[in-house]
Amino acid sequence: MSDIKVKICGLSTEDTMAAALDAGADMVGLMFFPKSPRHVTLSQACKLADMARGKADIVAVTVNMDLDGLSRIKELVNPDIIQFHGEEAPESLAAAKVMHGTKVMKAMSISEKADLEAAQYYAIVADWLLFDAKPPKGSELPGGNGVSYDWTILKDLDLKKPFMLSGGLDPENVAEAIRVSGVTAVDVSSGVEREKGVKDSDLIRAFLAAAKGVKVPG
Ligand SMILES: O=C(O)c1ccccc1N[C@@H]1O[C@H](COP(=O)(O)O)[C@@H](O)[C@H]1O
Repeated sequence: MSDIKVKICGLSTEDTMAAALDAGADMVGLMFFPKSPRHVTLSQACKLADMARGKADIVAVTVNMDLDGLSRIKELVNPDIIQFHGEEAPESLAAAKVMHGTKVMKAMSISEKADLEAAQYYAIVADWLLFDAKPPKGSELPGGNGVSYDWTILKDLDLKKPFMLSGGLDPENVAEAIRVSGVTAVDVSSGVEREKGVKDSDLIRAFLAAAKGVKVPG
């Protein structure tokens, strides 16, 4: 059995949510950043979360969201994890954890090893860290850009907290990314889309099969 955990992010339809759950996704991401092409309304999110509850962890993806916005998501959608994908400080994560009683995941933008230095401070409060690629210049999105970075810089990283690799992964490159980085968890959005913001069930299944097919040593 594979120990690789997989998050499929930015699901916005019942069909693609069902495909991700049936194919064994460990986490499913719902996007609450209005500028994202994967953005869902609270009412869409409630329906999708109901499908996933108890089958996979529901992750609410937010970007520099205020406490009122986070409270509404907690109250109506009740995610298992809130993902912070902006410039949130460790203190904001700690406050959200206490206030909302959910696990928290902090996404960090990475292009070189030095970008990992702040991870130790986030690891004190975050339940998960997510190492995503730095957005290209001019992009309105802090994530979900389909660009990658040198995966080998994550090799032997020891944070005492679980972490995920994301950025430009797809069914063709995910096994190699896991092998060269040594990570045990991956996250994908654009790489399982047939066009920007439109998830494809076949690509979701192919991604999960490729990632879960990698055997973790030990
Ligand atoms: O996907 C988005 O639109 C998005 C918007 C704002 C913040 C984060 C977003 N997505 C996250 O970025 C990673 C990597 O995406 P990709 O696979 O390179 O397209 C994704 O898994 C989400 O966690």
